[in-house]
Amino acid sequence: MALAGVRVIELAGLAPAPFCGMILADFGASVIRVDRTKMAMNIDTQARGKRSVAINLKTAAGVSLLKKLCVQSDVVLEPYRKGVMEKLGLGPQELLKENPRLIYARLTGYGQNGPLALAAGHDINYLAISGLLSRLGRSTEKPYAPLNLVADFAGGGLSCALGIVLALLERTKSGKGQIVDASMVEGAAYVGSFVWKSHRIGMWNNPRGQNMLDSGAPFYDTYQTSDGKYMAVGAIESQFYKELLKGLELDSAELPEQMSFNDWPKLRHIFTERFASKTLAEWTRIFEGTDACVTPVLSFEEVSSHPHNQQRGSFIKDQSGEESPRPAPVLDRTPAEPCLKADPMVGEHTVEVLEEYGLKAEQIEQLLATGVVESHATKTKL
Ligand SMILES: CCCCCCCCCCCC[C@H](C)C(=O)SCCNC(=O)CCNC(=O)[C@H](O)C(C)(C)COP(=O)(O)OP(=O)(O)OC[C@H]1O[C@@H](n2cnc3c(N)ncnc32)[C@H](O)[C@@H]1OP(=O)(O)O
Repeated sequence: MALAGVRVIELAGLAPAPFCGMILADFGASVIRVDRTKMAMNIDTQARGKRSVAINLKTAAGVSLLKKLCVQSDVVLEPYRKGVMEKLGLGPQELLKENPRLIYARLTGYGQNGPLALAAGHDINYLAISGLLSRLGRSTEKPYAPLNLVADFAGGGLSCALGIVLALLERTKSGKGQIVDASMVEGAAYVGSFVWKSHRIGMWNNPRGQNMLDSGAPFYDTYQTSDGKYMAVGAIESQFYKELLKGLELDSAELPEQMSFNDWPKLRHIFTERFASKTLAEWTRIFEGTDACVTPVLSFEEVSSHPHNQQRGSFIKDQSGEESPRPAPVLDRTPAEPCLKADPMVGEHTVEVLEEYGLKAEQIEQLLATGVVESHATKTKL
């Protein structure tokens, strides 16, 4: 796999950093998640392919152990509020001094400087400060955050993974590591570059929810079917729009022009009535094989059995039967090979990892006995 041989220490976080670590693990990196000790439960749902060590960082021995793991690795991924790692004596200056090849990735909401750097926050706050939230939502409704996908995952976990991979690539030339300052505000804003840079072609001249791609246009929206399901319509270009009208059995001569903004409410009303006259299965059959850009809105339960997804194997099942998306994109020679085993329990690999990082059996026993680390072998899971 592309990242085989890359050693990553991921400090356990909430959602974006675990996703970043999972991407690295899916593509072959050895990812070790550092958990807290005495955890009642593990809420990391993005743990595929990782191993877990449990270390108490409120002890000097725990901190020096983590330091040992970090400086022997290629990447450290930390999701804490600015200053937390420095307080522990594990800031980038300290670690890079000991391992100048280290890539030190810091995934935060607001980045490492600026007046908000110390503030708590979540996806919706980062999205708000990026400007993007102001553009999301239907006309006359308040701004709407599309799950926590944009800041946490696209602008956060995924961008941070890109930063790490870029730093790894650069290291092959310079031999040097570097700090990756991944701010979810900036990551989200960057993902929104199209919105910024297409202002000048007039794509966003109208208020929220009244533009072509923000549910303003009747030819780029969802419509309810007679059985209460939904079809997605994305017929932007005139040749595809013609196909849409054909499928709906509408005569363009009797309709307003596609791009007549003032007529969009009227057109939407006509499309709404049409879509409400047939079931999802009927519309799917009508539009299948056409270029109308009309597709059924599938539920999570339906996606893996859709013939297209099925043929490409776009969704995978792990050994416990849990279904999830296959890692993307697909690399031709060195594709990701996602682990199908159950997610690691907190501390499941403590002993194995410490041995791998060169600790002797007596040292490990001492750390276990003093509660600096915890080990929960797989058999205790049963
Ligand atoms: C039934 C409901 C259950 C609920 C389950 C929840 C399910 C998950 C839901 C996911 C929701 C995702 C949401 C929408 C998100 O947006 S997640 C994104 C959150 N933001 C970030 O990640 C940005 C960067 N991080 C931060 O800003 C902050 O970490 C935070 C998220 C605001 C949390 O702040 P806070 O809890 O005060 O923690 P921090 O200041 O980071 O300090 C962490 C402290 O923990 C300590 N720590 C760490 N590891 C260990 C360890 N192994 N052992 C002992 N201690 C440990 C650190 O030393 C630090 O301690 P201290 O410096 O505070 O004394």
